[in-house]
Amino acid sequence: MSGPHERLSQADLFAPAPLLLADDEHGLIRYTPGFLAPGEAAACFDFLHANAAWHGERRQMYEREVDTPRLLASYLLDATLPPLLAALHARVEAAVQARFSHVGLNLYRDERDSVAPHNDHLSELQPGQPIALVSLGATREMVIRQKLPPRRAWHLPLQAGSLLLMSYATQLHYDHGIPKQGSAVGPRISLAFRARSAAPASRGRYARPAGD
Ligand SMILES: O=C(O)CCC(=O)C(=O)O
Ligand SMILES: [Fe+2]
Repeated sequence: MSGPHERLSQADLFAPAPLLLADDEHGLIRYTPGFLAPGEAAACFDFLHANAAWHGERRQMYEREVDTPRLLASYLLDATLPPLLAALHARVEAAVQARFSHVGLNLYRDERDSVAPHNDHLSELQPGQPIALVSLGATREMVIRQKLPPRRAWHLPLQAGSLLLMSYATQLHYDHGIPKQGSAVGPRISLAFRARSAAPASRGRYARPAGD
């Protein structure tokens, strides 16, 4: 049983106004297309694609170790941040009225890259603090699904320059993922801004400024 699916109408998705998908006791999900102008989104994409410290990771899947199907990079949101990311960070914080400490980047190289349905680890988030996702490059569909009946689900094409805000509570009540896609698609980068709960064990996990 996968529950009701909500395919969002073209009119909803391309309207410049923010789209409030959910706003109740299970949390708030707000999609804002055009948060960045097309030229700004393209410039951010080009800079990060070329300069972020992209790396692959391995993860345990049952008995096997497999490649995580996308590349990753992450930055502390501190004074060492490249100016372009610092400017984006300031705009995201102003738009969502929250403070973030880290940004995690995902690079989906093509239609075969993905992220399995999951919720972000609440133990790594400051209680009550939201997650803000900025999308760049190719449009990929995100599936957001309620964990419990009626298991509402949205198929949300995340456009370049869009901002998706998910409150802390939504990580308890919904999964989100980016499925592999059947047809060819170019690269997409997402930036996940988070307020992390504790200092990471090793700063080594966090990349030095891109472009070094
Ligand atoms: O690429 C995205 O938009 C989602 C990424 C994500 O869910 C994550 O980094 O936890
Ligand atoms: Fe996530």
